[in-house]
Amino acid sequence: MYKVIGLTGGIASGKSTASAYIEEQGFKVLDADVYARKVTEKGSPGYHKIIEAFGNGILDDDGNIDRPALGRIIFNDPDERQKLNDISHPEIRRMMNADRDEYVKENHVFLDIPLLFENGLDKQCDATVTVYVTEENQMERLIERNGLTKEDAAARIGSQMPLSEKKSRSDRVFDNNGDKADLFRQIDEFLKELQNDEM
Ligand SMILES: CC(C)(COP(=O)(O)OP(=O)(O)OC[C@H]1O[C@@H](n2cnc3c(N)ncnc32)[C@H](O)[C@@H]1O)[C@@H](O)C(=O)NCCC(=O)NCCS
Ligand SMILES: Nc1ncnc2c1ncn2[C@@H]1O[C@H](COP(=O)(O)OP(=O)(O)OP(=O)(O)O)[C@@H](O)[C@H]1O
Repeated sequence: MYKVIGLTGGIASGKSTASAYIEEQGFKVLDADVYARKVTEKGSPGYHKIIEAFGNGILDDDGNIDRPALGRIIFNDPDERQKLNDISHPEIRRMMNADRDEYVKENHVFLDIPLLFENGLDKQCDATVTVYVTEENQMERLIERNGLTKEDAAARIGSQMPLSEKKSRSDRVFDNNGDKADLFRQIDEFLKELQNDEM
């Protein structure tokens, strides 16, 4: 039986960096953020529901959803965030589960889901891994990657379960406070165990 591995972490903790490396090693990784983008694409059912819920002001000049603008709303207001989650999550889950069921017939599958524990999706995985960094490193990397103010970065981090809690709830932790080579070494070890069926 092949396994479904839930890969999570906090915003900018290094999930995509870990996922890209895991894919290079020949495993399939399904990324919840990619499905989330599909759900908000112009013309999709989610797109129309988002306009209905948040108004036309959420569109850019080309009629696409202005993601940074929507982010500013939802990362600063739990009710607005819930509204977006209620629209997007069922569809994200439906698409992702369908792909998971196909790929897991062939090999182990990784699900890169930022909100794995928040949404109780860990229960559907055979094992869970958290990509962990200290809040200091997380802030620094988030600000540098997204060009956010310290305040906006803190709002995004604060909208998720603390990384320390995810760390303690997961079966395995990849510590990403070192350099990327250090992260990749931990992943190599994990993949070796996975292939030898030791985990
Ligand atoms: C708010 C949106 C438009 C912002 O888009 P943007 O391009 O700026 O960010 P991106 O989609 O790349 O997400 C970056 C990170 O933000 C965090 N994040 C995104 N949405 C949420 C949320 N609803 N709650 C908590 N954290 C979130 C995740 O860690 C994610 O990896 C977008 O994130 C979105 O549509 N979110 C709702 C869907 C969702 O919950 N996605 C998370 C994975 S299921
Ligand atoms: N070990 C590391 N050392 C230095 N920078 C790193 C390291 N790991 C990742 N980064 C950088 O930190 C940023 C965040 O990493 P990444 O995009 O992989 O995080 P993420 O968890 O997928 O984020 P999100 O949840 O927002 O999609 C990126 O700019 C990445 O290049």
